[in-house]
Amino acid sequence: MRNNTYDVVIIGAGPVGENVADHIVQGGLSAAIVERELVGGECSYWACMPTKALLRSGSALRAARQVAGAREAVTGSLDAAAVLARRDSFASHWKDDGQVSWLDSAGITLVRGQGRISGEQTVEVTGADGAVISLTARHAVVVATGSGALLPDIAGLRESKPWTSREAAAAESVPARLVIIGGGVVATEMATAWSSLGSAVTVLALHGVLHLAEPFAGEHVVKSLEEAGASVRVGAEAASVERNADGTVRITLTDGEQLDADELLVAIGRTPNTQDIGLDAVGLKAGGWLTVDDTLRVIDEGGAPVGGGWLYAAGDVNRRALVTHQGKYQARAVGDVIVARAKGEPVEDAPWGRHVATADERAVPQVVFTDPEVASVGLTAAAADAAGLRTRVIDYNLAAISGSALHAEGYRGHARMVVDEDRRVIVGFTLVGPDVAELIHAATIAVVGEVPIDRLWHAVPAFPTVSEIWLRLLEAYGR
Ligand SMILES: Cc1cc2nc3c(=O)[nH]c(=O)nc-3n(C[C@H](O)[C@H](O)[C@H](O)COP(=O)(O)OP(=O)(O)OC[C@H]3O[C@@H](n4cnc5c(N)ncnc54)[C@H](O)[C@@H]3O)c2cc1C
Ligand SMILES: NC(=O)c1ccc[n+]([C@@H]2O[C@H](COP(=O)([O-])OP(=O)(O)OC[C@H]3O[C@@H](n4cnc5c(N)ncnc54)[C@H](O)[C@@H]3O)[C@@H](O)[C@H]2O)c1
Repeated sequence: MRNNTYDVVIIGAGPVGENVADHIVQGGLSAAIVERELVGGECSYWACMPTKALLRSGSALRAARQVAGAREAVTGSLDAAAVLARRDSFASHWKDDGQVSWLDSAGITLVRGQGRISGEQTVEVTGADGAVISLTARHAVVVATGSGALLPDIAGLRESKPWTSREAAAAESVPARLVIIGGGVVATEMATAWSSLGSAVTVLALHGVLHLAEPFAGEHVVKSLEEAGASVRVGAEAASVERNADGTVRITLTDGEQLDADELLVAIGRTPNTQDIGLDAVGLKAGGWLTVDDTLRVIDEGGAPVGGGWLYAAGDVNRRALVTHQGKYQARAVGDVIVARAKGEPVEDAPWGRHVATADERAVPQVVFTDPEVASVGLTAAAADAAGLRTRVIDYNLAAISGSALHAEGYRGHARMVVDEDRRVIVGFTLVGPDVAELIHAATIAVVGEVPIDRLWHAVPAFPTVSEIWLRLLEAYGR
């Protein structure tokens, strides 16, 4: 008989659950992880990895076309079949053997099935054959069940079987016409990818494009999408959807206009995977985001740890920051704090301590892999204002840097630095331009390290790199 008691039980083996389990085992405790689909989660098979693989070939082609000499060497368009095949390999052909071997090698027990909290420190797992096993956790249960695509209430939408981010990431052929509802990260990345693969793309961006980013980000992305042949309709709203007998989709807008497409992608945000995880067993409502304290323990409406403190939540499901790297950061804090509490060791829960995810509030980096890329960290100017900070905002044309001109002819881009004037530290940084993704970590270090502006003058960017934007921004700020 299998011993079903572990120090920690984790529900969900996405990137976050896997990292929690790793830290638990590294800390000398035992861990069982429950997964109902593929070990590796959304990120590995239907999100980060396949979508970035879809985008990379188009980005490489554009880069070559922007440099004389290389331009002459690339004469055709993307080989869609080769791009999709490369994507398939980055999605591990939707098989999780590699990640299962890693769990094995790390000493983590995998239990396949749907996990549900069934009582205090217990999780019931229903396997594909309907058999139920009960797991007991000596110290903690961690919910890392992630999120799924949200669908709006539009007449006929569900029946018309639209693409969600999953189908957009895993499609096996290129739709001739693709309509996208949404103007956020998924919408813009997928518009960029499928447009580069030959789809005629129409984006219905009800509230604008990348509207939570600095305004110039959306402006640059729209310009490029339109130059690539896509149509971006800001303010356009779908009223009803119908899948015709020939397989095409008809989208009727609120003003009566009708659009026909081969596929419709809905990308309007996420919903937490908490509908069927037994939240009622701990007095919480099914289907909601899980609210957590600084050490990622689930708390109730009054702010008290649920069940006295054995239940934790990390990753998308707590809604703090819906990106893989930040969920994995939370996972490191959760894993380590559970170990510390289990061993009676001190909990380092002051801001920036080992056991808290302080950066979630002040320094979340994100790269949107559109054309051009949008890389940001911390607060936008508007968010800093809303937070009541006294700020100074410095803007600079990224194309005016020698490194940018060398990088690509016709380089277009923009940078913004948001400085907290009371502390003279950077609280927000946004870069828009080709290949700016790799530049953002310097800004993340400046924000997290609260590096004084005066000291930043001594961080000299190499010539002629695009990083000279740092010097230009400092010069514009003044000494
Ligand atoms: C199209 C797209 C592209 C993205 N691109 C990026 C990117 O480039 N970079 C980035 O940082 N982020 C990206 N993200 C966000 C990223 O995918 C998520 O932030 C990340 O996957 C969250 O990890 P997680 O472990 O919390 O959840 P998930 O990856 O969703 O994993 C949760 C796991 O839990 C399992 N599960 C759920 N409920 C149960 C249950 N009851 N029992 C057992 N198992 C269960 C699921 O099957 C899943 O395997 C993207 C998202 C989308 C939609
Ligand atoms: N590169 C990355 O880091 C990356 C890539 C893809 C997704 N993600 C993550 O996945 C999450 C989900 O992405 P997303 O694009 O679905 O969400 P999002 O929150 O980025 O954007 C949602 C968009 O849908 C629009 N919208 C909302 N309700 C609507 C409605 N009823 N009708 C029409 N439009 C509506 C919003 O105005 C917004 O433009 C994001 O939080 C993001 O962090 C990250």
